[in-house]
Amino acid sequence: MRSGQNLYLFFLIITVLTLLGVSYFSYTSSWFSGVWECRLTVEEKKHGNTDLIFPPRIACAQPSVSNSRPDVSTMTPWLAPIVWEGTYDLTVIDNIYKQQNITVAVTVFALGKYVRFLKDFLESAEQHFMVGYRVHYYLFTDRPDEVPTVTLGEGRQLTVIKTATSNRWQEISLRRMEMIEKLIEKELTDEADYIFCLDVDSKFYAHWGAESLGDLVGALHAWYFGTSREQFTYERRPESQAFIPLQEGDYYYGGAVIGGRLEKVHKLVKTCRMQLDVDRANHIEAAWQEESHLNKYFLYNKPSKVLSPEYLWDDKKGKPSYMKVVRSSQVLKNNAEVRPNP
Ligand SMILES: CC(=O)N[C@H]1[C@@H](OP(=O)(O)OP(=O)(O)OC[C@H]2O[C@@H](n3ccc(=O)[nH]c3=O)[C@H](O)[C@@H]2O)O[C@H](CO)[C@H](O)[C@@H]1O
Ligand SMILES: [Mn+2]
Repeated sequence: MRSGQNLYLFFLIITVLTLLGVSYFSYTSSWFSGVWECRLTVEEKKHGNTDLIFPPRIACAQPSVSNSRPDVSTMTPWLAPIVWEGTYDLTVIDNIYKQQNITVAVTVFALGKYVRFLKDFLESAEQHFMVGYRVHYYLFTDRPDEVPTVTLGEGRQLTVIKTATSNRWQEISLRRMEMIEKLIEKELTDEADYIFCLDVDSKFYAHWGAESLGDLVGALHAWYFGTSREQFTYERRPESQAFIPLQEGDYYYGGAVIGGRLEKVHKLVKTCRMQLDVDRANHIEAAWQEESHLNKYFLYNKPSKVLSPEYLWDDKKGKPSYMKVVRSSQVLKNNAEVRPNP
């Protein structure tokens, strides 16, 4: 009886000491935390691995130690790259991003007469946009019967989403924010890693690839590149949530290109949608609708990558020497003819 009690006590002490030892070890040991990190990495993979892993023994040029584009700024004051032709090595970029096995969602709206832009948009995107990557177009339209049949490359697909239209183009344009917000919440969380929200009245002319990917991506508007901030067409009335005072502002970003990782773009579109709601309740519409709210957002939530006007060009501006390549440009359109209202 007595020796049984002693044995019980002995095992109890051993168990308590073992438990204490294990918890101390797991708390301090680098080996243990290493195992923990490995688990996290595996978990991370489900949501897309963002490590910039580069495969061994790939031949590529040695990076230059001088600025390859002295004619333009290639970095924002918060050290986000501004992507210009000549600033990146596509071999390096593709070797990194191809490994990540990513899917890029693209939202495009074609309501009313804007369905006429779809054919060129899709056909040129198939030739130039994220070629070699999985791309899933989400096309919002009120005229599903008029969506052209375009042959898509391997790993690329298109989903048509029937959408109610509006009799005001401003409303169509700004409502994109809430539709993208809902799309990300309802459909994209496990489907895509990155998203680009693009204007349909644009056409691709040259390579637009993985160099454009980043956490939060904006594009410099062709018409305001190089102009002073007082001239930017930001919303200037303090009554609007999109208000930016004259002495503030980095760049003027175009509403036609918004990109980034899903969660970052979700935060952007949700914030802009809420600000648009407040403006609506106060009976005020910002000068350039959601583009004004986007500019306000980017001023206080800086993009991690900025696309040069190569990605958002307008042929009416000609071709200045800094434009080594036009990747995407706005289609010439007769606003009075295509829009439902002046
Ligand atoms: C180059 C650029 O940065 N353009 C922006 C600019 O004018 P834009 O003149 O480019 O605006 P827009 O007429 O192209 O409208 C924006 C987008 O809304 C859609 N849409 C519009 C009207 C319509 O009847 N049907 C239809 O589907 C379509 O996807 C179009 O691409 O300002 C707008 C807000 O005022 C948007 O921020 C645009 O992105
Ligand atoms: Mn447009």
